[in-house]
Amino acid sequence: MAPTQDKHSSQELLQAQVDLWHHALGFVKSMALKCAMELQIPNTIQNHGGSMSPSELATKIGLHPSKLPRLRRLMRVLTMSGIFVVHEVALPNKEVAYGLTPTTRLLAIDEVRSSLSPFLSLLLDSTVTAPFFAMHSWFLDEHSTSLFEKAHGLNVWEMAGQNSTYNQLINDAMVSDSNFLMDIILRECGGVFLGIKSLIDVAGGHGGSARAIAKAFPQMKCTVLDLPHVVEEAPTDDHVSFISGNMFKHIPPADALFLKVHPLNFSSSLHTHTQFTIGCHKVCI
Ligand SMILES: C[S@@+](CC[C@H](N)C(=O)[O-])C[C@H]1O[C@@H](n2cnc3c(N)ncnc32)[C@H](O)[C@@H]1O
Repeated sequence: MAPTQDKHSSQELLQAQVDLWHHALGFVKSMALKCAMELQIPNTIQNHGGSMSPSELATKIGLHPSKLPRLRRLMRVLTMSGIFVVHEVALPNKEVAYGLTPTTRLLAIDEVRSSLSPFLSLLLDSTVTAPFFAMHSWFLDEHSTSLFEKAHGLNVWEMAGQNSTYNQLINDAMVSDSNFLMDIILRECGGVFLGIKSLIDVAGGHGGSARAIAKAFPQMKCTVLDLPHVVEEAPTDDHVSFISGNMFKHIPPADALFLKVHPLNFSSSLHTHTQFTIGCHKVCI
């Protein structure tokens, strides 16, 4: 027989209620992070030497003094989640000081490493978050493909093709992710590129990855293949060439294909994979 509510102590029931609240309010963490990025908090703390009191921060980001208690609450959410850290320094007015963590350093603009904030801006954009409000109806609709398409009536790439602001948001996000990851990939397993004379970065966006490979291997001919609306907006580059096309229809011949994708972005349908595999077989000569 299933256990009844009576079998649980009051303590257990109250803990269960807290767990439900934590779960239901989980979105506050991601929205607090979005807000901190939009208020430029990571950059502001970094430019101030890596540590700032709430009132210094409020002044620097242009908040009205009445918002100071709310700023403290925002920062409490973010310090509890490990996004920022609190330095218990004895400032004259007994204020704490906020500092960056390895996580927030990835969001601040750095001379050495590129910031991941364009990628986070895409993840936290309403085009990505809003479809989750209708997840139940996606489950109930046996014909719907992706959650994104169910909500917007278009897939991600069709939407980027129709909306230039969204196109820019995606392309900037991908470049920031590639700049970050390629640094690590080339350091950890750059050897896999040795001896390759020509490479196509398939669905390579604005060429963040191809640029990094071309810089590390200047003898290699690096080409990016992507959809026309992406290639049209790509910045020109002396070391990387761009071709517009559909990877499911034709991929030009090359020694190697490079494909870096995100699980969010491509449909996992068998049709998609089959089409791409056929394309690859035609290229690998
Ligand atoms: C997740 S992004 C990855 C971009 C790049 N590889 C990177 O990691 O920075 C996926 C890319 O696939 C491109 N794409 C989608 N469908 C495509 C197709 N049928 N042919 C060529 N490119 C396509 C999109 O325009 C987008 O630039």
